[in-house]
Amino acid sequence: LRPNRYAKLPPGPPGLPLLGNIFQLPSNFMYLRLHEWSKQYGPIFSFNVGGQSVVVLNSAKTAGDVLDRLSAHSSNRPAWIKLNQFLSRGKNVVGLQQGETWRRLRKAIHEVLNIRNVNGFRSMQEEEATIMIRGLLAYPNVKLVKHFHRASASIVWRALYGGVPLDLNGRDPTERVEELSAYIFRSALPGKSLMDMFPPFRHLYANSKWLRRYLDEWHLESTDIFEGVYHGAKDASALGVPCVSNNLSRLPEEYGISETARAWTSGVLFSAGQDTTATSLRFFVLAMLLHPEVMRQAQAELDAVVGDRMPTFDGKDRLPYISAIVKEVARWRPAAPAGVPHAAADDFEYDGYVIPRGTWILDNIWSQTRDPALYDDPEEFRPSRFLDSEGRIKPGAPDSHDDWLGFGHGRRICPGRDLATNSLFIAFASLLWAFEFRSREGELAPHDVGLVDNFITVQPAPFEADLVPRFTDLGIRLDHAGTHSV
Ligand code: HEM
Repeated sequence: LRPNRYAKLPPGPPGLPLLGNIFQLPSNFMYLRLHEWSKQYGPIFSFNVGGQSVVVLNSAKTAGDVLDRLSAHSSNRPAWIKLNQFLSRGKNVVGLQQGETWRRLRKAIHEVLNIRNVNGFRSMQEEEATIMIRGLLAYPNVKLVKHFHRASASIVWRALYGGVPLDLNGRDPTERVEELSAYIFRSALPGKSLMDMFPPFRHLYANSKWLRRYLDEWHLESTDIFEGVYHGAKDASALGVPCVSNNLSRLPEEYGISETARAWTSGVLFSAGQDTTATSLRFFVLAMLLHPEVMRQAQAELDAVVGDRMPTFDGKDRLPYISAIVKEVARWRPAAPAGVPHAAADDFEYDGYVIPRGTWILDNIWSQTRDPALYDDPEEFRPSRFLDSEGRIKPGAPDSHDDWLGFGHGRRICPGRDLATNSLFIAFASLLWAFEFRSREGELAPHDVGLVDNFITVQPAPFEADLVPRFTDLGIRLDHAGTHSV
């Protein structure tokens, strides 16, 4: 980044010459330090990592101003040399710089995952919820995280590639993709990649096969997996809608987007979509263990609306409390608490500041979802905050994105958000309908469950709970919901 003598960045924590605030950034859970700083420096501040300026947006209002209303200036991604040049070699839609290729890929993704079209995936999501409940019933000794992993991976997988449900006990083709994506997530955060901070390292890596052997292997293995599944994608027309891979394959040749880049796009969508959805499922169970009164109220709503039949999307409008739980899980424990970094596309002004091109812009979702202007007692898990006096979902406050701040902002806003919120709605409704959640004897108390930092996502460490069937004939009732195997 060239020094910009006109830059006038918002004030923030003082740092060292040249190195800036690098030693003040913890190696894990960066969002907690950002939150502390936001209390001291207010709704917008900046810090510096080895010469790289980073602006942080801590309130729904500043995020709305900068990332939504000034989105033409704030929707780029950081240069991310390690991620873009060495690991993905320019084929990662999350890391692509704003430009024609990124726009075309986003459009092709949006055509499949837009709010109207994702309704075509609803019957598949209902089927996946039934498979999850059946699996929990049949295999109580398989870890909860594995059941959640299967369900979220299978939904995203089928929306991207078509095909049949993933098997709980079979070979899991998604596990390796996740291991590979954990590595790339790390390099997307400030201060985590040496070659991004110190240019001489780039030249060293570029010129030494030996130094970059892991990065090269990472790229080749990812490409191999992504191409394999992309070319094997089944037409999801059985679901009534094409899957994302089919739509990508229809992009006109003259766009110059190679087959490998198309395969990479689906692969990257998988890694962006699976982990986030599974994380929200884990936080949901924790919330239910911590707040049995919420679980009981939700079950009373389900009993009144769907009774002894498995919930479906048809009842969604009559299940506002379940919808409020989905919103509250996404607010209380956002799966990606510091968002995904944006970057300034050019020099621009905001509120008397001048933010130069290339500045990283962090969408501090954690602080925004604790913004007292929007949410009183923000640490409390209270789904009723989203309901009016008649028990209906209230319109969201200004700049709250209808109370979905967890999906980011502006032109980079999560393209999978409607698929994800539908997955969470039907999964939460089905789990609450089928089971009473109880802390397991000898397990950690729910408030003692630790956190795991996956660098973009932060999730609860694996924990166990007893899921006690609410109906003695649950298995038979599931049969009425369809004939699904685990
Ligand atoms: C609970 C589930 C999910 C959460 C909390 C979540 C959250 C986010 C967030 C915070 C961002 C960054 C937005 C920004 O830069 O402003 C993002 C981006 C993205 N998400 Fe999601 N996401 C979820 C599910 C999904 C799913 C299911 C998919 C795909 C099937 C997906 C695909 C993507 C992609 C491709 C991007 C990058 C967009 C771009 O750079 O243009 N996400 N997501």
